[in-house]
Amino acid sequence: MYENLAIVGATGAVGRLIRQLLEERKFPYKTIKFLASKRSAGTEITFNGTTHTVEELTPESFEGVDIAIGSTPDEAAAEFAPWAVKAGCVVIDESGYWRMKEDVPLVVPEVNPEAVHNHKGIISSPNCSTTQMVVAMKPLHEAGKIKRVVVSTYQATSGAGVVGEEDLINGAKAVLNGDTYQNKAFAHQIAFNLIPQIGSEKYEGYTSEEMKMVYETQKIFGDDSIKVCPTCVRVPVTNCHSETIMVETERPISPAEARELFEKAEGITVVDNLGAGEYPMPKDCSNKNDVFIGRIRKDLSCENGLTFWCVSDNLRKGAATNAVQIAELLVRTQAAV
Ligand SMILES: NC(=O)C1=CN([C@@H]2O[C@H](COP(=O)(O)OP(=O)(O)OC[C@H]3O[C@@H](n4cnc5c(N)ncnc54)[C@H](OP(=O)(O)O)[C@@H]3O)[C@@H](O)[C@H]2O)C=CC1
Ligand SMILES: N[C@@H](CC(=O)OP(=O)(O)O)C(=O)O
Repeated sequence: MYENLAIVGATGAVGRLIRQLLEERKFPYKTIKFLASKRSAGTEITFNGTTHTVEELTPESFEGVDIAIGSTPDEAAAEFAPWAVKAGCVVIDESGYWRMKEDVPLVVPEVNPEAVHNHKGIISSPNCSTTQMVVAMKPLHEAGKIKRVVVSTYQATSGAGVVGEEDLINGAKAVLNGDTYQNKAFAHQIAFNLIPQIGSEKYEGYTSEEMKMVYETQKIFGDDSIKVCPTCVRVPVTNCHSETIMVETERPISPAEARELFEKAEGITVVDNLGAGEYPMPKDCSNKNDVFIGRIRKDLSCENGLTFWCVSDNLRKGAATNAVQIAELLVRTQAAV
C-alpha cells in the first residue's frame, strides 16, 4: 500500500508545487512528512489545513514511508534515495542524478507509463525541457516514426529554482534603477538579456542541459536511433519553457494531420491560429498542467519535416505534475492488482 508519503525538498520551487498538486488532485494518503536541509528544518508548512514542521533529511527519515517524492539538488538525491530504498520506500526523483542509471525507469506517464513497473525502488522524472518535448513527440512518433529532432529552447528563470526567479526580478529592478546586482543562479545578467548556456560544457560543444535532451529522449522512447540536436537558452521569462521543435519523420505528416494527432493526444492542448494572433505564450500557460502547441507548419527545408512551437510550465509538467502523475500511476496500478 502506498499511503505514507514523504516530500523531500518540500521548501523548494518544485517542492512547493508538489504540495499544491497533492492538495489539488486530492492525492490519497494516511501520513505525510516534509523534509529539507538543515536550513529549513523547523519551518512550518500548512498542508490540507494541517500545520506540519519541516524536518531535516536524515538516513532515518524514511522509516514507515511508502513513497518519497524528491526534488532536491543532484548531490542530495544521490545520498537520500538509497536510504529510502533500504527502508522499503519507492522514490520518485526529480533530480538529474538517477535518470540515466540502469534499473531506473525514466517516466512520462503520457509517453511510457509501462516503464513504471520496471523500477527497483527508484523512478526518475525527466529534465523539464525533455518532458514537454517528448509529450509533443509521442503522437507524431506513433504515426510516422521520428528519425530526427532539431530543438531550440527558451527556458524560464524558475528552471533554476527559487534563486533563478529572484535573479530575474531583482536583477531587472537593479538595471532599471541603475544599481548593481549580484546574481545567485546565473553566470550573466538575465534581465534584458539571453544566455545561450544552461548547465556546463559537456560534449562536443553541447551543454549538460542539451545532452540531457539527447540521452533522456532516447531512453524514454527506448530508441537510440532518434537523433536530437538541441540548443538551450535561458530567457528573461519567470515561468514556462518554450521550444521550437522541428521533427523529421519516416513518412510525411501534414500539418493538418499533426494538428489532429495533437488534438487527440493526452496532455496536449493546441492553440494555433496565426491569423488571429493565437499561439501558446508563457504568460498564458503558467500554472497549467498541459503541454501547449501552436504554429504547426511544414518544415520548408526538409522533405518529411514538420515544425511547431511548444510551451509548458516547467515547474508543473516539467517537474511537479509529472512526479505526482507517476505517484498516481503507482497507486492506480496497485489498486488494480
Ligand atoms: N525548477 C525546474 O524547472 C525543475 C527542477 N528539477 C529538479 O528538481 C530539483 C529541485 O529543483 P528546484 O525546486 O528548482 O530547486 P530549489 O533550489 O528551489 O529547491 C531545492 C530543495 O531541495 C532542498 N535541499 C537542498 N539541499 C538539500 C540537502 N542537502 N538535503 C535535503 N534537502 C536539500 C532545499 O531545502 P532548503 O530549503 O533547506 O534549502 C529545497 O527544498 C533539482 O534536482 C532540479 O534539477 C527538475 C525539473 C524541472
Ligand atoms: N536545468 C533546468 C531545470 C532543471 O532543474 O533541470 P534538471 O532537473 O535536469 O537539472 C533549467 O534550468 O531550466
